[in-house]
Amino acid sequence: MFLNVRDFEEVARTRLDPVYYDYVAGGARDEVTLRANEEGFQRLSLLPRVLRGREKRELDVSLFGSRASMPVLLSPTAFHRLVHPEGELATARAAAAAGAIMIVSMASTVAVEEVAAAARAAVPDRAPALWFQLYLQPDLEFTEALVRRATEAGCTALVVTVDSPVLGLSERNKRNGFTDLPEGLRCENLRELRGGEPGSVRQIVMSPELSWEHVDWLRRHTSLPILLKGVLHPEDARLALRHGVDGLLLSNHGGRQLDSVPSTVDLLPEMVDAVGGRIPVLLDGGVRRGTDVVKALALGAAAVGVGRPVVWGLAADGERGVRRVLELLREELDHTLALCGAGSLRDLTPDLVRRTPAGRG
Ligand SMILES: Cc1cc2nc3c(=O)[nH]c(=O)nc-3n(C[C@H](O)[C@H](O)[C@H](O)COP(=O)(O)O)c2cc1C
Ligand SMILES: CCCCCCC(=O)C(=O)O
Repeated sequence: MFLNVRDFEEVARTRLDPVYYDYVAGGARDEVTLRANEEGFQRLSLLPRVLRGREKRELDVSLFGSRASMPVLLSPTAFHRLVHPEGELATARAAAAAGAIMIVSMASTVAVEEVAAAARAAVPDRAPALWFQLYLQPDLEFTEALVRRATEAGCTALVVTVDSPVLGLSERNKRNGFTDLPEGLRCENLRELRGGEPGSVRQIVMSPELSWEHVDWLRRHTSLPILLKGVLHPEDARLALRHGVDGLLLSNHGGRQLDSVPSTVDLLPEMVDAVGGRIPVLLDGGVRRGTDVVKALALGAAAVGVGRPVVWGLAADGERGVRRVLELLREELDHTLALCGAGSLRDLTPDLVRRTPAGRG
């Protein structure tokens, strides 16, 4: 029985090839940050208000023009067909049905046009909420063409991942010899549009030479809202404001890039303070419970993302699994709001969160 999102991980573990399980579960190097993300939430306590609730709670949000049924979105995760044959198609249908925003990974194993078509087909009466995650490529012509593809497919915001000047090193992947996608699976958004072998697919380039000038370049080449994913230093948050960025997704890539960075929830108050309410700050990393969502929102996040829980849902039970994961998070969020005496997300304020005294959890 799936009572919470952790139950999905257990089933996924038994269903998946251990090499692919490790790819998803793992983090960089000693996995210090991977563990810190969940521990960061566990170290925080909730201090509820009483006698001020409401029969029905409002969970819906509007973010960068996208309406969503809850402030929990699907963070971009690569290679969904590694864990389920329907891959991103199943994920997109589940996200659309749940009314949740899905950030399609640039490294998806289904082309963004097909992902968008699957989402639209799942909810014919409304526009599904899709954003696109981008690794800026040094080949700007290719980057521009990809941004155009994502925009024409119906993605309404760009989430630019900036924490990957080089790829993080997972020792699990190294030990397992996992270096490439298996035969038949490719990053379908990386197909050559012009030149190259017909039908060939490029490698994603992680470039340490990317700079704020590239962000400026992107700003000039798209009218979509731009969010930066992976800004961790408050000075970079202030720079993002100066470069016309529309939002931040505070993320340490689920502990998969630089190990030993702080948990995202520990950094949240400082980052919210740095942007001073001028742009929304979203957060991902270690969100596993409705209580985690409430803690992050109370500390100033506009929404949170989940990465692994969605992949576990997909691996365990395909589209139905992802739907159930999203449903569980929504139910837990609603239940937590009720127990905190919050009638809506607006009632979540920093005074509801306390740091658990050291050594007590
Ligand atoms: C299997 C896997 C693949 C990921 N692929 C991407 C990706 O393609 N682009 C990206 O920006 N982040 C990627 N991430 C990071 C997630 O977007 C997100 O930051 C992280 O998973 C959040 O932490 P959580 O898994 O604890 O929820 C990936 C994470 C996982 C676990
Ligand atoms: C060179 C391929 C890059 C895929 C990126 C996937 C990712 O971000 C991850 O954390 O895994």
